[in-house]
Amino acid sequence: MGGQMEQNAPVQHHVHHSNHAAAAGTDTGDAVMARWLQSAGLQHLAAPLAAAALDHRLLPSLLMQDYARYGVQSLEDKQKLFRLIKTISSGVEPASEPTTPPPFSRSASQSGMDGFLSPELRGDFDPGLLDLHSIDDTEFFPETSIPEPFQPSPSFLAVVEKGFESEYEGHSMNIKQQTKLQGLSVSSPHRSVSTEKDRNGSSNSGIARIKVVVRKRPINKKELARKEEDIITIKDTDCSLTVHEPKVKVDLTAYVEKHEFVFDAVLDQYVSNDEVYRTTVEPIVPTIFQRTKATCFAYGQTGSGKTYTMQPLPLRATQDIMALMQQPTYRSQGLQLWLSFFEIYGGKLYDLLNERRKLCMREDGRQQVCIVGLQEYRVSDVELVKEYIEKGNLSRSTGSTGANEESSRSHAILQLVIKKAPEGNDTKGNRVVGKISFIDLAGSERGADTTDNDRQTRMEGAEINKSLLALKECIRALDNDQGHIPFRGSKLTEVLRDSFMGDSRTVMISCVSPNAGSCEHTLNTLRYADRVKGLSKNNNSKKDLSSTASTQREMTSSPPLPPIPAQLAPQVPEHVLDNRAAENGRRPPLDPGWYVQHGEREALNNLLNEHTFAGRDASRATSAPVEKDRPSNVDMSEGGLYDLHENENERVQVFLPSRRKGDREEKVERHVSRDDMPKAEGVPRRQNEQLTIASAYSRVDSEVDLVQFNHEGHINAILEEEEEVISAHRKEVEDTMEIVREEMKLLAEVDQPGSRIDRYVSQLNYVLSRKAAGIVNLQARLARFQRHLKEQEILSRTGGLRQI
Ligand SMILES: Nc1ncnc2c1ncn2[C@@H]1O[C@H](COP(=O)(O)OP(=O)(O)OP(=O)(O)O)[C@@H](O)[C@H]1O
Repeated sequence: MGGQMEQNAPVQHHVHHSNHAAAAGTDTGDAVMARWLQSAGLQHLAAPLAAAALDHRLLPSLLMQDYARYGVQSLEDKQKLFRLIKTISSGVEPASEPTTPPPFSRSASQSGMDGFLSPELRGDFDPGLLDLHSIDDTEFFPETSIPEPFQPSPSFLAVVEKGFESEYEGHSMNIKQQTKLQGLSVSSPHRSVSTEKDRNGSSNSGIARIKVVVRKRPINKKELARKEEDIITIKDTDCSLTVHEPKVKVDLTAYVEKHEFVFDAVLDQYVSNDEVYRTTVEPIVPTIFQRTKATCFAYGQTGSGKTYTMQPLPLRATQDIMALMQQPTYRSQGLQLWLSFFEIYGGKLYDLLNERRKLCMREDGRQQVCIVGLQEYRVSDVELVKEYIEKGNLSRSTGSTGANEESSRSHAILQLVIKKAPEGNDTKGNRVVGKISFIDLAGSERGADTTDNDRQTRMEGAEINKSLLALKECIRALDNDQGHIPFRGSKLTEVLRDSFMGDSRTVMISCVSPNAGSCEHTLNTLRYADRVKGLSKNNNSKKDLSSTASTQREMTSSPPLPPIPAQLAPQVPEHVLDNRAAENGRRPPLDPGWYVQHGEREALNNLLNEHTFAGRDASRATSAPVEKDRPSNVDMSEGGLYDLHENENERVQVFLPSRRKGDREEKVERHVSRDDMPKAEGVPRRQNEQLTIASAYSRVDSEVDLVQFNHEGHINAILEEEEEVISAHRKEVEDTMEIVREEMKLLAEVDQPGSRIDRYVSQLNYVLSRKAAGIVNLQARLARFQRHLKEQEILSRTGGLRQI
């Protein structure tokens, strides 16, 4: 399962560096360049490099500091380009020959190609295709995102007809749902909707608290024009999805690496929005009449279909909610449906239905989150909801970055709230019965916009990254009945706080693009989804194995994390230093895998403890209940630790701090203050924030998260300090005005006959020194903030903030 490699014929062309042009045979320079870029997965750079007249012969001499000038923006692209240049410089021609086609390659046979790799990769690249901007990728898709007429599903109608008794049983609904879905899978050969419950036959826990669904969009016209392959296959019989990643070995042999994932449901490119609704939201709609808070969110790379998927869902949900409200049980209860639509952009809230008015979030005495100023609209029909959605979408923030010209950089949250009108003399106003939130998250790769661009973009990227990480943690905590939900991790999770409390249901729809060029982002999206689902109590073992196996393969190919700059790196204690490194005065890399490989398990624990709870006293650090669970020989790779005693090909996940339910239950919910968290020198820490040990551990679940965790502290601190500087300035202006009033008064007094000049002088002196002190204080604060910004910039530029 997973991790299988399809070996193909070697494709190397061993030629000397200076002979590249000759080795390229009769190829034009453009074709050589295109082939090189394609082999490195950098085909999108062909246009900017051609526009900058960078000849392929000059490519080997391109310096890293010039990358940005040629449109190479992301860290990932820089790394790829660097590796490509290294390959070329070593006198090796990057791979270019076709290989055996995999069975799933649709367009290979259609286009008469006899290989998996596209013509560009084989050398017969048409440079004209590189003019990407001349192709409209929306043509391939219907103009509107809400194209299908809604047909209430038979199962939903069955519930409605039945009158939906107040003792609603999710279980019976589920069985109906399953029957319907099974019918769909069988009756429509072009569609693939499969759910895990189809296979299991029944659900024993009613509607799952968390459901993770993946939707693949069709390949679009732009991708077809670039002759990109569809690299995702879906097996509807077992809800599995395989990503066929084209790769090239060091010896330039091309091969395809398979990554297999299993989710609760996988939806292929033929599945309609209506079916998406039936698989995801429809089962949870009735629960919101029972005080449940439901959340449905779409996660994925820009352009993967999040908005296309999310937009119709509230419409379908409204229709079903309205139908339920008409049922005898609810008809007389005076229920009303209210809608609000806002976005979180750069950590701030804006009302999308009220001219993007800035909103404030407050907590009331009962710790209920309240968004001050948010407009809510009563809705009574679907058309109105549609109008509001369109209006809100027009107000959404978009940004321009190196990778995509326009993409959503905000989280859009549409909430439908069922309220009960007050009865009789009740003056308390409407009471909330239940709520469903639809969240169109920012493009997941936006979290990687932390290394380049301007400060604004970097901060936005960091905020997105932080919120996606926090969201994942909250969902995990929810599913594990963890007492403490770390919703304070980001604005997004704070806003969703009441959705995480009490009885709740969450559906995550991971949207993926099928084209080869999106492979890395697709894998990131699926790994995120896998992590969300991976620790679910309802999770089945098959999925664990497959994802583990996938991870195992990926481990060998993932590039090492960039080092943290010395001045900002948390200090690893001497006792965890490698002996040789210590002799040379060097520290081993900040790489948990290194410690594991070198049998330094204790050192790894210390490292984790040091990083997680820097500053705690030693006894607290070592008393964390992690050590005793740890196996003697483990391998840490992305997503967990795996037992190396097992068969190499079937590693079993054996340890992951705080992820295992047992671990969590044993853990005492001790609180550590935010001050105990890692912090770079000079960067202020957030006060009065609490983080449980359990949640802190759950964040340190891979080397990526480890570094991420460290940097989150900086981002929080910077964002907070920004607010503090602005309010300090505001206060300074107010103080100055007060002082000016005092000065005017002094002037007025001194003008009076018989005034005492000595008194005037001493008072003026006092007033002026207050004025000067205020300015000096503000300047000191500004200088400190500037320094912190600079530090954060260094951290970002060295790649410390990576996409999760
Ligand atoms: N399942 C699908 N079937 C047909 N067209 C689709 C599908 N999914 C997405 N599309 C089309 O793909 C394009 C990009 O989709 P969409 O705007 O929803 O992406 P997104 O993930 O929301 O991107 P962003 O994060 O930038 O907002 C749109 O033109 C949309 O119509």
